[in-house]
Amino acid sequence: DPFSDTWDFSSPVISLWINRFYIYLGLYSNLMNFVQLFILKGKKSQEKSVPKATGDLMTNGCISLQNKEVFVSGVKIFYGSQTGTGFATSLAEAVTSLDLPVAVINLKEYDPDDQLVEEVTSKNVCAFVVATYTDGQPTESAVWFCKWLEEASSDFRFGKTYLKGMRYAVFGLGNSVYASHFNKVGKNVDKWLWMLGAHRVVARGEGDCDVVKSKHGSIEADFRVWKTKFLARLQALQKGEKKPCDGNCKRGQCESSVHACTQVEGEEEEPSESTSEEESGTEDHQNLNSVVDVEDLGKIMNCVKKEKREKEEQEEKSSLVRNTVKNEDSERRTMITPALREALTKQGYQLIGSHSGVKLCRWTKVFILFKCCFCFMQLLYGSRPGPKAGAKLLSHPAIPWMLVLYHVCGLTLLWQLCHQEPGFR
Ligand SMILES: Cc1cc2nc3c(=O)[nH]c(=O)nc-3n(C[C@H](O)[C@H](O)[C@H](O)COP(=O)(O)O)c2cc1C
Repeated sequence: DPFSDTWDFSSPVISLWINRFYIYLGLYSNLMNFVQLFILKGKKSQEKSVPKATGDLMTNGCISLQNKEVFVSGVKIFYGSQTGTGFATSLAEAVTSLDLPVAVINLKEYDPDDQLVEEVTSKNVCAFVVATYTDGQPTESAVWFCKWLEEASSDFRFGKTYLKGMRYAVFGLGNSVYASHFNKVGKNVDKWLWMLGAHRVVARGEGDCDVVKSKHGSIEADFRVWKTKFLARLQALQKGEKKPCDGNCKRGQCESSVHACTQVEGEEEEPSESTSEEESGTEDHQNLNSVVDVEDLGKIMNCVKKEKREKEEQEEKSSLVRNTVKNEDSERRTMITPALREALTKQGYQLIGSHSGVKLCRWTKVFILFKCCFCFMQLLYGSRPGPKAGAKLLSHPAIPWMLVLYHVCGLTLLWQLCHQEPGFR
């Protein structure tokens, strides 16, 4: 029989049966790989979706409210402080009294590169409580956040609408004794967020440690006043009110704050508190992309020009100090800024020149892993096992060890992917 040589089914079947233990072992290990993978992925996505899930239930924690539109799903309080979380915690307690979920986040543990853009759609309100230190620098914990924000705000790739939809408020901690750098970090964070298109829901608060000059007598009093305004605004936002101003205010009063690129709490007239917060009504400069009242164009342009002038002045100063001889290379606009370079390298990208980065996609890695598994199985069991080859190969004493080694390698790779590969999270 010409087929008996090549298609003797009994022999491979018997050898498979004899070596069934290894087959079970292989299948079991692969099954475990899958189970581990899905458990880990499930855990991660659950962690990420917690704020969203609570967001659906929030207002008073009742499921029946799910159909009701939620205007504020929660408040995130970010702090960059050296001496503690006092103000942030106090704000959190006050927000909790409004039945809103609140998260207090140390800026040290926050990566704006990955996470900030989530706030565009999250319906959260983000409050920033940031201190200023020597020469107008942020605390060590907020250095990366500020650096990232500064670069992003002037990076053409992010654009003026990168954070459009995000709602924020800033309270700066400082001391007016340091006149030239008073509350500089708060001012900058406020400005950079605004430049990226985020909506300021309430005017920036300036806490002043100098009891003589402090507007309300102490930094604590400054904070209390700002907190009250913030909470009032939050309540209005919760109700879905976009513009607390009833429309009877003088035209121009509202607008002045609406379009302000930086606005400090005390700058508005007392009765126009509503107007100060009007910008939450949300027509900031980002609306340049939509419909802009021609009357407002002048103000917007002034603001943009002011920003540009300030930046140019800053750049001029720093370049004078650094070097008088201009380096041609530094003048060239690099696509990968230092902050971006750091972030991309952290994420495992291989950078090419000053313009690109490449990374093996996680699915390719998983595919390679399973392809290896498939090839190995083919090698072991044969895709069309001949009468003797399969049995001979399978009965080799090294086979069980190879199998164990293979699965250990597979599991190690999987573990690496899940724990060390940032993109896999
Ligand atoms: C060494 C030092 C330098 C400071 N430099 C500034 C400054 O340049 N501008 C400013 O507004 N405040 C400055 N401050 C005041 C702090 O911002 C202020 O004390 C603030 O409350 C600190 O907040 P924290 O204790 O939460 O970190 C400085 C304080 C210290 C101790």
